[in-house]
Amino acid sequence: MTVLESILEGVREDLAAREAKLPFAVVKEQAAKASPPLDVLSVLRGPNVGVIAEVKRRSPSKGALAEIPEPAELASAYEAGGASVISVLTEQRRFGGSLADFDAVRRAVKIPLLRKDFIVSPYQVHEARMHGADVVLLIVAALEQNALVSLLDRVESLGMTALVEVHTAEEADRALEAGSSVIGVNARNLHTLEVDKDVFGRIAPGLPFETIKIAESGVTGPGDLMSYAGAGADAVLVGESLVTSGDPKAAVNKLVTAGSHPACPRPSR
Ligand SMILES: O=P(O)(O)OC[C@@H](O)[C@@H](O)c1c[nH]c2ccccc12
Repeated sequence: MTVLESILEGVREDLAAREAKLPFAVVKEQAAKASPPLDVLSVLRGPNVGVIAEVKRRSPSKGALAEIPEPAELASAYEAGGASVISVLTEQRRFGGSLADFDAVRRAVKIPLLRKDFIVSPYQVHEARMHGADVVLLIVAALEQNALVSLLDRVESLGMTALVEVHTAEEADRALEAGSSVIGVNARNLHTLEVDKDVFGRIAPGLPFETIKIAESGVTGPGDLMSYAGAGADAVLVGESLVTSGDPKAAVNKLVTAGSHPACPRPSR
């Protein structure tokens, strides 16, 4: 079993437990009452290279990264540092996240929020909306094509935006085939957890001009942002280097400043 397969097994078990407690019909009803999703596309289409800052306690590759006693405080620091969007991991077993973290962050900030999880069922999409998500991650490697298509439609039918994650050119083709307008290229292979920062540069140039392109993982500072920008990134998604920085506001701001510097290559949409 690959890492991804074992993560998905745990996700399905936890999902079944939540569904047993809170029926899908109730989640749908609550989701319909939530305040409407924010327009993330126009945020990501801004003139500068944006920063999606992630609330991430641990990872399968490194174990514990940071304590994060107050996710709301961390998120407020990200917002104050100029992040465009905040990503909150809600997967519990491997990443130590939760919907409670998501709620705390939602109450603390006004900028768009991404629910970062392993979405395999429509239940999780409505659940994300019920908790105030604006963006939902869909991982191509975790989904059959028909499931990807129907989850993407579901996300959009609720007014949210799907960030569709790929790691290979074949997955990118599937993402486009499904109709994705925001594609994230993860430098990390979720089967082996190996990071290869050149993957973005190999895949992004083959994506349509108008597709919003996000470079995910392995960003340690402005240098990485600049090189992803040179390869066509509209935004970078950053977790580890921010949660371990000791000063998340300053760390985000350094990236944001680089992404708006005149010398930084601009998104070429
Ligand atoms: O901590 P990093 O290397 O900055 O990476 C952040 C983000 O890209 C990573 O957490 C991630 C990308 N895709 C995922 C899918 C599931 C869980 C986590 C992820």
